[in-house]
This record gives sequence, structure tokens and C-alpha cells, in this order.
Amino acid sequence: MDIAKIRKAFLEGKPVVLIDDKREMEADLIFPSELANASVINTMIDGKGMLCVAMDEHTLFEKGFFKLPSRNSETNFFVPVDHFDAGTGISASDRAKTIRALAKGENINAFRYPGHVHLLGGVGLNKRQGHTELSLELMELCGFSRSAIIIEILDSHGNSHNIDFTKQHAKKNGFLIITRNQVIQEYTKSKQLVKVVSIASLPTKFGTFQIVSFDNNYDFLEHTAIIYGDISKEPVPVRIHSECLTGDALGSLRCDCGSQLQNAMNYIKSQGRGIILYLRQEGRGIGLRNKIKAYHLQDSGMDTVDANIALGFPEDMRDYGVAAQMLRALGVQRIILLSNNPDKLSQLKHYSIIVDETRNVFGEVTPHNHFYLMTKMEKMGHVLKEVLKK
Ligand SMILES: Nc1nc2c(ncn2[C@@H]2O[C@H](COP(=O)(O)OP(=O)(O)OP(=O)(O)O)[C@@H](O)[C@H]2O)c(=O)[nH]1
Ligand SMILES: [Mg+2]
Ligand SMILES: [Mg+2]
Ligand SMILES: [Zn+2]
Repeated sequence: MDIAKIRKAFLEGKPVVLIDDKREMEADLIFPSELANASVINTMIDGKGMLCVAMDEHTLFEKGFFKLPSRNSETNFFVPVDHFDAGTGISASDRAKTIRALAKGENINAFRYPGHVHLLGGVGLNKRQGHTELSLELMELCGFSRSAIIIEILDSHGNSHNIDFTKQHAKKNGFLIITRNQVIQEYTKSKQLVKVVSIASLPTKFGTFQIVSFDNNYDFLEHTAIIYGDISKEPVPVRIHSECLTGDALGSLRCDCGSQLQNAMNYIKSQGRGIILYLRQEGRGIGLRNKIKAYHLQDSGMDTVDANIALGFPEDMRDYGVAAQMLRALGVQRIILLSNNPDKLSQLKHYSIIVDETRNVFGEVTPHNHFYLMTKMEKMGHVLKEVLKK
């Protein structure tokens, strides 16, 4: 995502299209509130959605605006307003006047309500990844104040989920297109939300490691790391290991996780240094309860990818942004990745972790996990040929 290009587009009066292709399957036009003018507002209302201004929830409260009662915690609407100087409030120039006043930080006494500019309170991209929160981070990344004009793009039938239409709309108008993941990646690279909070000695049968706990304001989960030897010299051998209670703790033979974790610890010991990031990503991110549901489907022959999809999940829900944050909190930027999973490698690159090399770390192949591993190789591209050819 080219921040400079987006900033230039905004300064030239052009909104950008932000596609949320993970949560809502909707796209919004986004523009900085502080640059609002009649022609931009007129362009944006072409999107046909509802023109709103996103600001941080705490800022709206500080300025005296109040929340509207909402049944679900989804869209965080505050009272819609018009600036007292903004005529009838509905024209593009009236709404631009209201929006600039909001961006300037005027408090609720300068506005009448209900008005024509809908207010949305952002709760932080680490807590909610909606257009509201994404647009506020985009403003900050581009050097504008944290207030954004956002409006959904609807097609000629009024459908807001027509991503192809939004791409044509962008092309026809010369708007840049960015995605939710791109904003999250830039946000992850620019803000450090994970920090080391304590380290303790952990003698294990593979040698004595240091176990680390973190203050994690990135996804608030209790991920941990174990460190062996001196990790100040880079690149550092690193295993990013997703939690698998059945494999790691209960000796399950249905997968290769438990033996893979032990082999990784042994390998790191043999190298004299390294890190294992233990991520609370049970079930490739779907959780233990759903993994056991998936196992139940797999008991009647379904493979591990189809089982996830049959339960309504993607084949792999894991995001390794928090791994990049943890490595940066440990002062590590360049690593040797111990994994057979190409998705870990490609995601880490997006989060600016430099992977000098990838080394396989295999688990034990058993009659119980052979089909599972074959599926990961054939359907998810995992590099397992070496252990599966026998
Ligand atoms: N949904 C689902 N998850 C599984 C299944 N078997 C194991 N898992 C999960 O798969 C993940 C394996 O984690 P890792 O070993 O770190 O990652 P990987 O994708 O195997 O890639 P490697 O780095 O090569 O090991 C854990 O979250 C396990 O809970 C299964 O049948 N279904
Ligand atoms: Mg939205
Ligand atoms: Mg594995
Ligand atoms: Zn497992």
C-alpha cells in the first residue's frame, strides 16, 4: 500500500475505495474530514450509501456527543449533527461545513441535532476491524487528523456487497483501491502494541529456556514465547507454533504438532539459540470447540480443509501480525523460519519480518495423521514431500 500515493490522492480531492473483503464484503469511499469541500462531498454521495464521519469514540465523548442506543455492538452510531452555520444541513456544501467543524474539534454546542452528518465512534483497530476503525488508522498513516468521511458504495440495484461494481466505480472515477488487510499490515508495522512484561527460567527436558509473557494490546490473547541462548545475533532461528492442545499436550496422533514442537525445541537447542512463539491459534484459528467439530466431520472421511469450510470457516484463519509484533518486542527483525507452511512465510514478509531462510521442521508421520498431512501438502501447499514420500 503506497501511503504517499494515497496522501497525494486525498490532497488532490480524490477519495479512495477501501474494500473490506473479510468481514462485511462491502467497500466504502474514504476521505479526510479536514479536507472536506462541496465537490468532494458531491462525489462521495455518488456512492449512494450513508455519509458518515468516523472519529475515535473517546474523542466524540470528550466533545460531548452522545451515542445512539444500538441493539448490537456492531455499528457505533452517535447522534447525527449539522453545524449551526450549515444552512439546511443537507447540501454538499452544508455537509462539508459540518464535517470541517467536526475535524477542527468543535464540541457539540456548535451543532444542532438531529442533523444530516452521521457520526461513528471508532473503538480501535485492535478491537474491531470495521470501516470506521480502518479509516481512522488510514488517516493517521497518511498524516491527517483522526477523522474520516466514509460512505458505502452501492451498485445500480442498491446492493452494497457487489465488490466487482465497486472496482468498476473506482476505475471509472480514477480512485485508488486499498484493502482491509493492507491497512492492518501498515498499522501493524507502524504501531508497537505488544511489549515484554516478564521473563522467567523454564527448565525443560530439551534444555533450559526463558519463558516470556507480553502485554498484548494487539489482539489481547495470551501468546507466549520461549527463548534459548543469545538471540541478539540475527538471523535468529524462530518457530512460530500455533497452539494444538490435542497434539501439544494430549499426545494426539491425529496431527504432527506435538512431535513437531519437540523437534523444534531440540533443533533450537542444537543451534544454541532460537525462539519459539507459542500462539493461541488453536485449530488454525477456529478454536478447540470447532476443531473437535471438524474432527467429527473428519471421522466420517472429510479432509481437514473441507471440514473447516463445511463449518463455515476458511481453511486457515490465522494471521501472524501478532508474531511480528512479538518478535519486534524481543528486538528481532531477521529470522530463520522453522516451518513447512508457505503462508507463514508470506504473511511475515507483509509484516516486514525479514526471513533469511526457511528450514523444514517435521513432526512424526503416523497412520492417524498421514491423510491430514497429505491434505495440507496437496491443498495448502505445505512442504511435506520429504516425510510423506515413504
Ligand atoms: N481446523 C483444524 N486445525 C487443525 C487440525 N489439526 C491440527 N490443527 C491445527 O493446526 C495448527 C498447526 O499449527 P502449526 O504446526 O503451528 O502450523 P502448520 O500450519 O502446521 O505449519 P508448520 O509451521 O509447518 O507446522 C494448530 O492450530 C492446530 O490446532 C485439523 O484437523 N483441523
Ligand atoms: Mg462498512
Ligand atoms: Mg505444524
Ligand atoms: Zn495438532
